[in-house]
Amino acid sequence: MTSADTQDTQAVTPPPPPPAEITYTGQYSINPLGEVSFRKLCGQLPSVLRRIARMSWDVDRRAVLLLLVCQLVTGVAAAVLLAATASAMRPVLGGGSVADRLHAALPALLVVAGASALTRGSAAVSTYAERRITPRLTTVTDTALVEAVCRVEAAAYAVDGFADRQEAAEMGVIRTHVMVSDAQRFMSALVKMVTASGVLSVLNPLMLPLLLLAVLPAGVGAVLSARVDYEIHYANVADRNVRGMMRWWSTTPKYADEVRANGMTDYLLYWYRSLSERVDGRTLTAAPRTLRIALVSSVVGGVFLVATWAVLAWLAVTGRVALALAATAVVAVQTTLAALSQVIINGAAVFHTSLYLSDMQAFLDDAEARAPDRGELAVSAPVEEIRLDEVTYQYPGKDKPAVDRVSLTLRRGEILAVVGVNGSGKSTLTRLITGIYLADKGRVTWNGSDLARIAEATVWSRTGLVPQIFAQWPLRVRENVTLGQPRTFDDGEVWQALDAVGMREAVEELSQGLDTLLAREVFGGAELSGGQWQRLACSRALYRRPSLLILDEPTSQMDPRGEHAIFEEIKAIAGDRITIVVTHRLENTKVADHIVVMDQGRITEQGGYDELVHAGGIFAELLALSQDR
Ligand SMILES: Nc1ncnc2c1ncn2[C@@H]1O[C@H](COP(=O)(O)OP(=O)(O)OP(=O)(O)O)[C@@H](O)[C@H]1O
Repeated sequence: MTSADTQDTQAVTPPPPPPAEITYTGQYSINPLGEVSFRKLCGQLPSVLRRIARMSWDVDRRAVLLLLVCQLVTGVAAAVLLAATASAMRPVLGGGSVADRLHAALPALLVVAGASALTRGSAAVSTYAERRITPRLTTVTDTALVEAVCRVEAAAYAVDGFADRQEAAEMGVIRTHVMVSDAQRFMSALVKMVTASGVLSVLNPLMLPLLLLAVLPAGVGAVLSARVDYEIHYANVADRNVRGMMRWWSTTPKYADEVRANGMTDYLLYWYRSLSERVDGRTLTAAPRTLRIALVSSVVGGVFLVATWAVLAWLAVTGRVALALAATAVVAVQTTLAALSQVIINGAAVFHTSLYLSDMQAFLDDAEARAPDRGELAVSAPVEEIRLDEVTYQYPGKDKPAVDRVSLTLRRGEILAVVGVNGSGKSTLTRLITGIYLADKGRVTWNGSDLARIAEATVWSRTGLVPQIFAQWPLRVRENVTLGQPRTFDDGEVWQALDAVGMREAVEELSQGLDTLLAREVFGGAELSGGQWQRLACSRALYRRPSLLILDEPTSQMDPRGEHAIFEEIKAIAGDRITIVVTHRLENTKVADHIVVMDQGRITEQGGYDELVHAGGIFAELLALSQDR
């Protein structure tokens, strides 16, 4: 190819498409902060603090009590400090020699030193107590989030915005790292501020309102900035969610071959960069807004602060306040000012946290509402019959059902094969039979009991499923077979399950046999081939000895030996259970007692293999196509 050819090719090649822009619709397009007033936001602080206290209380009561004692000590020490400063100032600024004046002030100065030491000591103990609470609080919230997601009805995953709200809730977990220390700093600054301002108003009632005016603009500014930050965060949630997923897909060794051999690296990096720039772009739009807020609040606050100092100077110069009191007032103003700033900074941080906590709580509540609530019935063993009566299921957002008025009876000892073109509803049907999804209309019964009324755990303890896309668990071989639910104390049954899929030799060759960690990314971990992973997925379904065994394309990656072994095993153990095989390899349906053919969610043909081969329907057509090479 000449360079001209290359240029030609480049000239006609379209540029890569940028990442899709995701826009929310419906209830999730509304920023919960959009309509909230500043006063209402400040009014939320007490309830947020109560919530943080409650969460901390559940984690470590003694540490919370310790924190409370420290707040009390901080308050008392601040009051003592100021009172002692005032009584030290009188002799220091009075008459006599320096030595005499210092001598007279010594007792008060010792109290000042003691109160300062107490303040420092209580700050150190507060930090200790906070560090006892925070890690456990983070673990508890993080685990609660993971558990909530694991426990929802699987159908929730298909609900629009579910994953994005989960992403938003993750931010709540991240904020738990700083939540207690922010709240603790806020409380201790508040206590200091109240005591110092109390002392100040005793010295001169005019000082306090002026001081408040000096700091209030900074408070308003901090809360408004937090609000802008959240607005940006809210606008970026969907993009950050997609970027997080894409990051994993681009960097996981699982897809490294596909990415490299198809020359996708540049595109993926371009994509990742574009999305990051879009997120940054939104974040940058906040910068001028927060700058304006900071400038205005600083200017207004500064003017009031100058006025405060001017009033103090005027009071001292005109003799309205004694010099010693004026000097104490300087210390009190400084203390109050520092405490007020801390109250505002940490108050804004607590408020900021509250936004993410609300997202987290809303998600946890939503997830709880989406957890199965099916009743207390248990499935009786053995499972003799599973029946589907006019079962219909439609995914959220889809305009037609994936499974449409399907009726079917499955009996113990039978093997059912389900075939049909892509998207005809086969996998959805298996989800309905196992109760992973509940039917929108019609009903699925196990031994006569409606799945909608049976406790799901009792159903799933009798189920073994090899899904089309199965997990390659980064666990040891043994756990990959038992899934952490060993049946016996020895490995006999594990080996039996591995033998059934012809995996004994491959496992024995691994450096640590059943103890080998199947995660190449981890030091000492091993990797299996695609077909070996699929054999392992089959072995774990067999290990469970389920009443209902479902194999969805179980041999798609296997060599003929593996495939033969699996189908021999299926036939051998079929007598004790109901077996369902979903497959596109129509030859494999010969093992089945009954075959159903699905098309657009409906069963369009059914019968035995020989019957369907000659029926002139979809089955015969698909079989003919599979043999036409
Ligand atoms: N999680 C989901 N959310 C929304 N729609 C889904 C979901 N899973 C499947 N569908 C839709 O439901 C229909 C049936 O899908 P299903 O996976 O049951 O088909 P299938 O017969 O198993 O297909 P295949 O042979 O390709 O595995 C399809 O239109 C598909 O797009």
